[in-house]
Amino acid sequence: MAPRHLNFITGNANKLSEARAILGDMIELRTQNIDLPELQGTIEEISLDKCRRAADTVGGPVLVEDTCLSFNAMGELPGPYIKWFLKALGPDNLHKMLAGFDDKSAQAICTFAYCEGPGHEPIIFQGRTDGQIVASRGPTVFGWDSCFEYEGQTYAEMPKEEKNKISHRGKALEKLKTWLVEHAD
Ligand SMILES: O=P(O)(O)OP(=O)(O)OP(=O)(O)OC[C@H]1O[C@@H](n2cnc3c(O)ncnc32)[C@H](O)[C@@H]1O
Ligand SMILES: [Mg+2]
Repeated sequence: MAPRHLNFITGNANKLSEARAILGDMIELRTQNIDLPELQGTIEEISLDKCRRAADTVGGPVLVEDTCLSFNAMGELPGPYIKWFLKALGPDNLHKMLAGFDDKSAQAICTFAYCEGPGHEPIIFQGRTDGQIVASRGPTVFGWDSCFEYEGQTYAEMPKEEKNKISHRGKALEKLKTWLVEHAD
């Protein structure tokens, strides 16, 4: 049975506000800011482990999300480690990582995981959007938004509603919405 509200465990206020905008009235998103340790591994392993830890910490149902930015020229790195590269380089320098490569293509990948509670196996909802890594354009409000170009515009240059329609997060949450509808009582 689908839950009536979701407890989204995240320390990232921008993720939360996008997720609330995308889900709209469909379901209430509550939140707790718990800094969860993140495993090194495949994208799915990281989200599953993060979700199990969150459920154990909270002692109840949780939603978590992990975002990757994978550079195709670099065998999909930095991927789940983008947070630390962005922190070290800043949005103005991120594109320089690909200076020695012709291929500037990248994938933004968003993986939500929902777990009913401790001991339950989490379910995954993933969305991917293809784009290009470019020199920063637009406001540097959210992570690497100003470095990721989709069809001529960086995420940072797009109105929020436009980003949410085509974004990795929008696509992942469309799958979560379908699941909620299918499991409604
Ligand atoms: O507490 P959690 O949910 O883990 O939040 P976080 O900020 O640590 O997020 P991640 O571990 O998923 O790391 C992803 C990094 O990518 C950034 N990010 C996530 N979604 C993004 C988006 O849609 N646009 C731009 N940057 C994004 C985010 O700010 C982090 O630096
Ligand atoms: Mg994190």
